[in-house]
Amino acid sequence: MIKRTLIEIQQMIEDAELFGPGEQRITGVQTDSRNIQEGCLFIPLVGEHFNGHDFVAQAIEKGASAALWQEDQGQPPEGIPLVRVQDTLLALQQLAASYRRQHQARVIGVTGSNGKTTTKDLVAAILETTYHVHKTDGNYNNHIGLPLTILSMDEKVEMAVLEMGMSGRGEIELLSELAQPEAAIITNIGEAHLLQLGSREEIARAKLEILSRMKPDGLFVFPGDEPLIRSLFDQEEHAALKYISFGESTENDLYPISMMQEEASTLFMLNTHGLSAYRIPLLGKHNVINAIAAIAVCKYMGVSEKDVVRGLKQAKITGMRIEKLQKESGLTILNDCYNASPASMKAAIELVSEMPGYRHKGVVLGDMLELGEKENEYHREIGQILDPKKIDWVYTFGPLAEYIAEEASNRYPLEAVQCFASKQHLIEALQAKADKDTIVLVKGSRGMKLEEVIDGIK
Ligand SMILES: CC(=O)N[C@H]1[C@@H](OP(=O)(O)OP(=O)(O)OC[C@H]2O[C@@H](n3ccc(=O)[nH]c3=O)[C@H](O)[C@@H]2O)O[C@H](CO)[C@@H](O)[C@@H]1O[C@H](C)C(=O)N[C@@H](C)C(=O)N[C@H](CCC(=O)N[C@@H](CCC[C@@H](N)C(=O)O)C(=O)O)C(=O)O
Ligand SMILES: Nc1ncnc2c1ncn2[C@@H]1O[C@H](COP(=O)(O)OP(=O)(O)OP(=O)(O)O)[C@@H](O)[C@H]1O
Ligand SMILES: C[C@@H](N)C(=O)N[C@H](C)C(=O)O
Repeated sequence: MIKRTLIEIQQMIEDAELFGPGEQRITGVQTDSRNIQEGCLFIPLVGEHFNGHDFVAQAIEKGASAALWQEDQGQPPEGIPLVRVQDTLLALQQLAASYRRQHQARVIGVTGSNGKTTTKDLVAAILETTYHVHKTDGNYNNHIGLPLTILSMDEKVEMAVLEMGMSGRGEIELLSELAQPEAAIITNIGEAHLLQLGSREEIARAKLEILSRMKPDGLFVFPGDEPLIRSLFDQEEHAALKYISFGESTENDLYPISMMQEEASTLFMLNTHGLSAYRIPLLGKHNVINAIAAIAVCKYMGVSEKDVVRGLKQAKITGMRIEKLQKESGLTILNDCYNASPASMKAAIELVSEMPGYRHKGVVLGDMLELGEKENEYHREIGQILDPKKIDWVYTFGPLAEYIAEEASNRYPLEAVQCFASKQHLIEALQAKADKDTIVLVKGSRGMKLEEVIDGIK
């Protein structure tokens, strides 16, 4: 993490004024007074529910060495080493941008509608076989999370894998400006955040912003089966870039030539890497495609074939992404409830539909949020792909998911499709189905918090 004196911090932020001993040493930054590390710089942010400035004194009492203070926030507490700034969020971002430029790490940016976190974890796992790696913690991928991730990077880090999220135009450009990636991955163009972007084309344009502040002769790894990327990617503007396409079709530079689903992992081979067989501790064809993007970047970064195989095999993936759980009742749960949009919902349903070894299969599907005016249609489309020959019963949670149920009811027996508005009732219904021969997929948008249902099942 960042280690500087207070005067150095002041010099890294535009129009900042120092009040206190310039030689005061700072180790790391923190924006939450409830989680202070000794010697850190507390950065108070004005948020939706709290104003961080109300907690500056508390942060110092808990061990912070100094704090930033936003100039429009009245008088700061007396006797506290401070750097006064125009805007603390902007200051956080400027500090991160400056620290990144002073740092020798090579940066890989990962964006896309689905698979950012998973792909980030896979890239990091491969690179860790060879380099000192720093990566985004969980899903810290926005205008606050990414700068915090950069500032938590140790001086010795050689490779930084940074997840870049967005729900509006210009957001990825900002993150790319801060991160200045040498390599960039766009995982896919789905429908996530259609509400704010309005169309998949606009989503693609937003993701392509990652190229705007890249190293000019860096590497761009993109989904070759997505026509929007090929049509919107201006090769003249990025003439020095190297790029690799990946995906399922043989039109890509990299594609799988074989895939085998195992109990809790997937084995696959690639078209260009000889006889190497890769194993990922993940299920689903979509995760093989994510892994192929990760392989492309890591080979570019000089990781040997042997270490690519080893890194993938030992990857540790952030939870709630097709995470397989066993309950004491014997029930198997595919916990895919971190988030959901049509592309990820379809991928998960395809996976559980084809999963061997279970006599009974069910799905618990929650609302998919932020999809805009066609949200009902997108939920109906999910109901239309549910096949009673492959999935025995369908439970839904939330008002939008009722459209899934409505469509499924056209092909399912009456009692096989149920809508729930209460998590407790849903837990009870699932408990009644729980046995060792049953697997159930649980998936919904982050706002549905379906992990509360999973946690309620014995
Ligand atoms: C600012 C912040 O970090 N807030 C977090 C806080 O929220 P809460 O409502 O409790 O507080 P406020 O924001 O009002 O508080 C302001 C500050 O005051 C601090 N504070 C508060 C109380 C106190 O006693 N002491 C204090 O010091 C407080 O810490 C604030 O700094 O807590 C919530 C619960 O833990 C957090 O969820 C909330 O975090 C916000 C949402 C955030 O943006 N966090 C980032 C670090 C982050 O990266 N979060 C990711 C999710 C990112 C995400 O949604 N990505 C999108 C794509 C990008 C969309 C973009 N447009 C956007 O808006 O994000 C995606 O689809 O992936 C994560 O947590 O996973
Ligand atoms: N390439 C893909 N295509 C479709 N769905 C995918 C793909 N990769 C992952 N998913 C699914 O998308 C969901 C989110 O995965 P992950 O968290 O890795 O993506 P993310 O882009 O970080 O998501 P978010 O934007 O919500 O943070 C999971 O259900 C996962 O199974
Ligand atoms: C966390 C936010 N960026 C997000 O992914 N929203 C989803 C759609 C949700 O709120 O569930």
